[in-house]
Amino acid sequence: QLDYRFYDSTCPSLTGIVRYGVWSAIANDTRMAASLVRLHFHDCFVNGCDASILLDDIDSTFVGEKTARANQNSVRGYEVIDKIKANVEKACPSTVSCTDILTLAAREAANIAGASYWMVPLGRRDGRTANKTAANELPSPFESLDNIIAKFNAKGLDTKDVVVLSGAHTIGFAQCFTFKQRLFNFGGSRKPDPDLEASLLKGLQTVCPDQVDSDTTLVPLDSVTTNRFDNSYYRNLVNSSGLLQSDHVLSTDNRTASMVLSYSRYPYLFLKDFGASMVKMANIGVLMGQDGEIRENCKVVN
Ligand code: HEM
Ligand SMILES: [Ca+2]
Ligand SMILES: [Ca+2]
Repeated sequence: QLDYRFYDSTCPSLTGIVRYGVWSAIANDTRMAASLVRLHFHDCFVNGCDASILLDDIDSTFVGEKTARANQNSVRGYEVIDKIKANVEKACPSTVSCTDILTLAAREAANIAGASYWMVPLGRRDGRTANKTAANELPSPFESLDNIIAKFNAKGLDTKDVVVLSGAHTIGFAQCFTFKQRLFNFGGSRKPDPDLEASLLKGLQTVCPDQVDSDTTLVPLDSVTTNRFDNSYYRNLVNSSGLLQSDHVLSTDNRTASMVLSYSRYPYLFLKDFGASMVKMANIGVLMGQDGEIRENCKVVN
């Protein structure tokens, strides 16, 4: 069983160390708040929340997840967790898992950006394996909502969790290639996506011209309050100003549209539900008790 007080006696300084580490990383790079939330998501959806995403490639016998399609040149923040782990090791050697540190870091990052503060039960242990093939199965922005819902269901999350957790796209950035199909030749029509608001479309066509060399240019997922964790993401969706196709569809599909509308109207409801869904996500496939290990260095198994 995970427990809110798991490290209370063995590492009382844990939350303070994590909060300070996350705070200084964000002070140095505002985007890091978003990157840490996403890092935790990409961990939990592959092998469960076990810090598998933090493991480096060693050789042909041990391949990590960092080079998986959804992660390479996209997921960030590994060094922030490694640094916090080093500080936690100094205070409480071989006590706190990399997985719990990542889970707490995601909570702190979201909270510093404006999300509510939710309680995180602790006691996760670190995996001894990574699974690059499974990491290639992370949801893609080009996928249908049916597929995305199925992938969440497979992790014990429901349609509401899809809508709520996608709200993390209220902070952070995406590369042009992740939504460019909407800008010039949507579904082979040689026209842009008619559902994309005109002035946003125009701006995006300028920042992401129809040439391969703009593919990695960064664009805010929420162009209104890019660094603020608020419900602006849902207001954008309602105004046809969602960036990714997988975001936009949430406002049109009849399974999700009413939730999008209510989160666009009730910011407090979104913040409350976001915490609850994050706690659910942080419980996916966790190792406890004698399973797994307390990794000494998040990059390598002991
Ligand atoms: C529902 C399916 C999802 C899809 C298809 C999706 C897709 C994406 C894509 C394509 C990007 C941009 C990556 C890049 O351009 O390098 C992105 C960024 C991001 N995603 Fe998601 N995502 C999903 C769910 C989630 C969830 C559940 C969370 C967290 C709870 C999340 C948090 C983020 C954050 C914070 C960023 C910005 C990261 C940064 O700026 O470093 N996403 N997502
Ligand atoms: Ca994992
Ligand atoms: Ca925002």
